[in-house]
Amino acid sequence: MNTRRLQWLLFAWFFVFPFLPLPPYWITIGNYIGLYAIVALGLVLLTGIGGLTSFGQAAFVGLGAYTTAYLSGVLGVSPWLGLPAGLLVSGLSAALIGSVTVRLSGHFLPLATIAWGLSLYYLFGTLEFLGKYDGLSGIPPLALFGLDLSAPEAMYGLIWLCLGGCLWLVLNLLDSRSGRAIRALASGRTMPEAMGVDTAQYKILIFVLAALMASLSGWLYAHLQRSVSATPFGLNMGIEYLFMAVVGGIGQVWGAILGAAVMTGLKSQLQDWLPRLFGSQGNFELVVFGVMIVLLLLWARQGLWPWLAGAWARWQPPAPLPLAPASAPAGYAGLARRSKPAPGSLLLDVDAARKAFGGLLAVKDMSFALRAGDVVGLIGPNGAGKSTMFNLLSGVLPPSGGAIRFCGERIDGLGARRIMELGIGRSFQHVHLLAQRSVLENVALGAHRRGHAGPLAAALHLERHEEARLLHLAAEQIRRCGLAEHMYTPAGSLALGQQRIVEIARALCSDPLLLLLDEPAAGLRLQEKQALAGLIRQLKAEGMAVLLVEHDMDFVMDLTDRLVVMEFGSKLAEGLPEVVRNDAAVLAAYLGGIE
Ligand SMILES: Nc1ncnc2c1ncn2[C@@H]1O[C@H](COP(=O)(O)OP(=O)(O)OP(=O)(O)O)[C@@H](O)[C@H]1O
Repeated sequence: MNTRRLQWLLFAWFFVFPFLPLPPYWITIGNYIGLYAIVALGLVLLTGIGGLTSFGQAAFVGLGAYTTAYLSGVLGVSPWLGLPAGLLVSGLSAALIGSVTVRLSGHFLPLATIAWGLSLYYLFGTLEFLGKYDGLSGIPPLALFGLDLSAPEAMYGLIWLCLGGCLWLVLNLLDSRSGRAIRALASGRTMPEAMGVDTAQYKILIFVLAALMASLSGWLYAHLQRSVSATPFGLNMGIEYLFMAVVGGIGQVWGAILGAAVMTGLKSQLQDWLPRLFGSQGNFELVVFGVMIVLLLLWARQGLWPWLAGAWARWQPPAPLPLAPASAPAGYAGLARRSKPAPGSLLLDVDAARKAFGGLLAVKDMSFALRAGDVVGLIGPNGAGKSTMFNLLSGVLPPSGGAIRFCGERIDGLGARRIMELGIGRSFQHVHLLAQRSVLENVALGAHRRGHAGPLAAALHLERHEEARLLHLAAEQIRRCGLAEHMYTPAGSLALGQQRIVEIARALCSDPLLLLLDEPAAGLRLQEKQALAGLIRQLKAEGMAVLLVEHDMDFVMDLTDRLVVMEFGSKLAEGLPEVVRNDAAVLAAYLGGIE
């Protein structure tokens, strides 16, 4: 059976639970597992997949809980209105906090989440109308079409339905154009921006989505407990939510349930047993959790879900997700393509470009040009400034001076996304791929700007036609680059040379006019180099221009129309490969030392 179907089948079993002759305590535990799993799921998306660590999620649970508690408990409004109101309050707060917080990177981001988590906690405990630290009570139970949902069994059904809905939305979202962009966030800014992904926008999106899920959990919690106070929304709980996501498997959607179940079950058992063992009351379970997390981080950093999934995969290997359509889907021909420039027309004009890093001039008044169909090699010794030149052309770095024009338009100072949109595709010297994802998904990321469906359409599975077209396009580029047999292989398990080819296929998905290849032949075997040279010749014949940095001189001399040689940031020579090869200055500075 398909792994995804099996997962849903197992999930459906949770709905049988309340009908079994179990003690009511089990239903209570089941309710809390469901509530926590909803928050942990948001953290899987935000922290595990998007790479943004948050300790402050409990505060958004509090926003959802307090909003509905105040509206329904104090103002007497319908509890069902408390849900959209809570989502609105949490969503707006998350958009506001997120727009400031997600700009931070490294350890500053988790520190900031601790800061606003604490602030909101103290706010709940200080505000008079929220009952200060005593909180609010008298929250009415939920009722649906006259059906009273106050019984724990009824709330269980609602909580797990909500969890199922969130899982469905998140899984759909992740299997889409937006999902690929979200997965790319964890690799830093450079690669996703070069693929046309607006990283700031997607970071705020997952921040808001995680807050909305936390808020939903808060709404359910308030109507289950019928009273709220600040304590369950403090930093302690924020850390526990993160533990749950880590224990389940931080990047694993289904791991959220596993983590919440293990932590909740363990906590209730430890709270029972440890005081008996030590003969006194206290929060001993937190000490055990602390030790457990350290051991987990030492020995099973990926959490429990991958371990379970691995065991299952040994029994039945999972079918790859997503799959490329077998034939061109309807409307595929309509995927926008650029109009091609006339052969030989001027594409790229670099005029006295420079880049200074403090006192170091890494690129010093470099000038050269590329025409449609040109294959030009940018060569030079280590540290000559070639990668910096690439970064200026692709918008990763802003130039300190000079002018760069592409198709007649000034592009110096434009961001990587805009430059990519104009038709410059690139690969990286140090491969930037999503190692755990299939080659198909990695390559499809390059087609990000050729799709338009937003995250809502993706979460609701309404963009399947566009998605099929993007995947078909990616599959075509993979076949074109000779990697068809690796279409569904995780990119990280390919040889380094093949990973470089995956990057080229990804760049081709954006339908570029100019391709910047940074050391594409490094790590390739002879046959693979010949295949790559064949591909570049084919691209040239199609009118694409290629600028490549490469240290393999046989490869470069065979393939290029012209060479530009850099040394200490400046242009040392430019001309036909056979002329440059014999240039005395080039021989002295570079080629003399190359085998
Ligand atoms: N972000 C940066 N900050 C400071 N200095 C930098 C930065 N990036 C590059 N440099 C410096 O600029 C110079 C040119 O580096 P660059 O990586 O462009 O050379 P390269 O020709 O690509 O070398 P290689 O062939 O080894 O990749 C080097 O002295 C390098 O240390």
